[in-house]
Amino acid sequence: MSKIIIVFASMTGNTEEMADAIAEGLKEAGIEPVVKNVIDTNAEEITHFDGIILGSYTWGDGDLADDFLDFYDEMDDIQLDGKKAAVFGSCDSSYSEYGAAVDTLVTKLKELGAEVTLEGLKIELSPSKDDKALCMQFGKQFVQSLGV
Ligand SMILES: Cc1cc2nc3c(=O)[nH]c(=O)nc-3n(C[C@H](O)[C@H](O)[C@H](O)COP(=O)(O)O)c2cc1C
Repeated sequence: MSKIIIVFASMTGNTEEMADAIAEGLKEAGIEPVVKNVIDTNAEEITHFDGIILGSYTWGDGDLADDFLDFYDEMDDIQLDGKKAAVFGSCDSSYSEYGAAVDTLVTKLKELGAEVTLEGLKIELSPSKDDKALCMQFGKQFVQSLGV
């Protein structure tokens, strides 16, 4: 069975709620993911999984979450050829750089050789019931993209 890890950063809980809903979707599709706050893992750990899902809110002026910075730097020392990946994050459309952290992580994963199988999922602030359903769907689609 494929192994999937979700790594997220969340300051006020919105991205964490997305991570939980995506994990629900994965479970409904038959895969029990490992879910970790980015401060509790490191980039090397994700190389042990077939599917990698990263989540970050956007901070500053289109920046990655502060908690993600060390992990992001560590990513320079790994390669992800043959891995499938996806990215999500809570965002705020009152900022000009809407959800730029999601785009930053998509770019990085591709540079490292991963196949990013879904468009980055950006949700406005706290996920609504409908947004959580979208997150669950995102999880299910990711499992399908793994071909399991
Ligand atoms: C100082 C500050 C800067 C922010 N900058 C951006 C930004 O550039 N782009 C964006 O989409 N959201 C931005 N946000 C909004 C956060 O991404 C948003 O509040 C998100 O829901 C936080 O997610 P979390 O609950 O997982 O921490 C910013 C928020 C704060 C407080």
